[in-house]
Amino acid sequence: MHLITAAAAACILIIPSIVILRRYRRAVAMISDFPGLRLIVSPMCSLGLVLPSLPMPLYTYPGFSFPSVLKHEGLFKHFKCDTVSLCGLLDGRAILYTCDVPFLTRMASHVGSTVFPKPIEEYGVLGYFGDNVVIAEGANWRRQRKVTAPAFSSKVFERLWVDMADITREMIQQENWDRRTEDFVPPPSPQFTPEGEYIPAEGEIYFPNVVDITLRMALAAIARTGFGIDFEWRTGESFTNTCQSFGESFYSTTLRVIYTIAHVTLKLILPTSVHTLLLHSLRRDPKPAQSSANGLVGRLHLLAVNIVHGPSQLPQEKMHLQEALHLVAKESTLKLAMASLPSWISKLPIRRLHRMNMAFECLQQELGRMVTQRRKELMNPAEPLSPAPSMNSSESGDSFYSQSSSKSSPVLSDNSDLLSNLVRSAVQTEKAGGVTLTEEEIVGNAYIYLLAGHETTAHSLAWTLALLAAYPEQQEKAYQEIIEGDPSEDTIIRDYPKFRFLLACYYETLRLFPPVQQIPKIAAEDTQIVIERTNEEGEDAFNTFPEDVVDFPRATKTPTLHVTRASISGHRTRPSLSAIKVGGLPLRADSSFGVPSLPCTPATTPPKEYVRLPGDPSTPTRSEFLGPMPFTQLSKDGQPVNAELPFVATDQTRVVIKKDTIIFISPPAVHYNPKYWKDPHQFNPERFLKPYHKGAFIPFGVGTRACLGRKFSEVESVCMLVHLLRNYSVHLPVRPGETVEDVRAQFSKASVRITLTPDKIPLIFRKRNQD
Ligand code: HEM
Repeated sequence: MHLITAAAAACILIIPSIVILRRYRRAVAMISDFPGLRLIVSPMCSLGLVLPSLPMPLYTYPGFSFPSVLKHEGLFKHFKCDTVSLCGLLDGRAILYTCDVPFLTRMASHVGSTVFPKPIEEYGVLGYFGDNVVIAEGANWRRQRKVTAPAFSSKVFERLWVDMADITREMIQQENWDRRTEDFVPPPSPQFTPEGEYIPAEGEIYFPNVVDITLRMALAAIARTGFGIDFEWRTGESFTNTCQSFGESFYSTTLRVIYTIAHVTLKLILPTSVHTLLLHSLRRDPKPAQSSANGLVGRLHLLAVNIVHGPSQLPQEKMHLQEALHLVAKESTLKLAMASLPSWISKLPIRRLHRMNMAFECLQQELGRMVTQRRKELMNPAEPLSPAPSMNSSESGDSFYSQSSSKSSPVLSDNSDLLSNLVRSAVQTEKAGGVTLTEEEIVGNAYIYLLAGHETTAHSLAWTLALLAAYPEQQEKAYQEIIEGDPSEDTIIRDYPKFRFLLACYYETLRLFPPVQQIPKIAAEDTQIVIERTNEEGEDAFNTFPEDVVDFPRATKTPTLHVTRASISGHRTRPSLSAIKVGGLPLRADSSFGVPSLPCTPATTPPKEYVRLPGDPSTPTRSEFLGPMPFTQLSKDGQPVNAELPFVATDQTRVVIKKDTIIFISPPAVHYNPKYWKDPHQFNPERFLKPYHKGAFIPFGVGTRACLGRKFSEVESVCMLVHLLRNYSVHLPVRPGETVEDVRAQFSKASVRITLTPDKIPLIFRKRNQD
């Protein structure tokens, strides 16, 4: 018996251990061409999300947020390679982390995207509202992208500019920013509470966390320009008056639980026990008591049944569309987290969960209704276009836009919002006989605009304001640009190109704080690539890289040419030492914790270098450099299928990326890589006014799957900055004894949720003409 127990216990322990070990060894073998970390738990698995990071230099566990914390300085610098590997024993996934621009650019190109698609299984939860472009791959993605891309038309940006100007004005007016008096003089020394909170001087506008307003502004932009919904900055009477009923009452959910307990107690236990009690204890005629007890039970039971089965008799909970929009935007992280748990958990009678579910249901229904309506109108153009839905039902169809259009712009009454454009594009595709989007897919894509465009833009705007506050000389340049470009305070989208410096400030912020911290890809096949080793001293050699010159290997027939940075910048890059094989022998990477070896093919063919002569028509164009065959795919027996990779230069090596390897492109590491950015930690917007390495600026993703809403976000942010900084200067609450760098370190603290989220950005606004 003992023997059987021991054998069973051994099986329970040993078999899973063997499975785990085999999986781990397989994963390690897949990524053994790259130096990196071998861990107990990988930061990319569910357990890794909750574990705290352990200190360097041991790298025992770098923590889920390590890309945002370590940037380029962590693993990449340590291993002297711009692509590093990660594998956790417990999850056994083969992971590569890369900030190698040529590699990631090729990976995301048209050819590369089929070899390295997006691992869409990880994104399934984003399909809550319907299939959409973010969670699609292959032919489905191409169809989605083809129909959704035209929605971002110039009309939308025209409208966005007007909407953003209105939103900023409304905020200033409704938050009473103009209360400051003319003769205000800032106090000589700033005051703080004992807890360290800034005490604003009379007339100053202080936000303990400016994200509170930027989130609201970005939401208003998506609501108005995105969906054509009137969004009030402050919700007054009309907000409560125009509630609509959605979902099941919270109280009925709670009562359902109570009912289940009551049902068992009242229906099964109580009648029997009451009966017995009455019969045996009272020893009188039990009938009246029994019948009254049964009557009571019956009544209670009926009540419970009514409560549970007749929710219509209960007062319905109500939710306004604006509130739903706000809650969906706010609770999306929670909703996504709930998706990995059993579904009953999200139905627990917890108020927050209940309101979240209601909000999602409400928005889905409302978007669905809007799509059906607009589609009907577009399919039958004889019918007039419906007005944008209003938050205020008493407006009887005359939307906010048609009212405000007279004061600001005539474009607002023509359903030029993103959602209408999307429906229009779908209808046009359908009419042209193409494969279009279903109504559900349109709603799915609309939800993605909210998810992808809200927090990303709001956090970036907050950080832009904070950085301008930290660097007053840059703020002054921005201000000068605004008053030169916007003397009448009545700009239109045509003025947008005037604000180059503001856009540069926004770009520089996105470089320093890229909202999307990692972009995953998966290797669909065994694929051979060329990677470059980090040049130990040559960082600056690449900074003068001309804008129009790219360093892609040219995939032609013999001889294959290759552009190296060294040849262009006039430097010879020195081969990286430890990471490269010398004399045909694989070297071990410089690591004390068991980093795998780096087998490299010896450079048998001398490198041929190609110098792109700018302006010379006889030299190949950028697209020729990109070429059709950036990878060598390998057959099952490891032989090249398309033998196009011709040589290995001194600072490069060929490696094989095995099928099913997950590759994370790391925007923070690319943005802080000194190869591409001089003084990468410095806030220097001017760098974007000169030629810069475009391939190394990837906050909006890279290649064919790059962000569809990039311009939307740029126009929105620049417009908001124009209208805010024109009238207000922005400052940091610097405590006595603190430097600006200290404050910058504080507002740079962030956590990685769906996007990079600042912990807290306190800011002070002061009216300009009174400075
Ligand atoms: C600062 C603002 C923004 C940043 C940093 C940003 C970043 C990104 C990134 C990195 C991707 C690529 C993800 C991947 O390859 O897996 C992406 C895709 C996307 N973004 Fe944005 N985004 C921003 C704003 C917006 C806005 C305002 C919208 C819409 C209104 C939007 C809509 C989309 C869509 C639809 C995609 C999917 C494209 C595709 O898969 O083909 N984004 N975004």
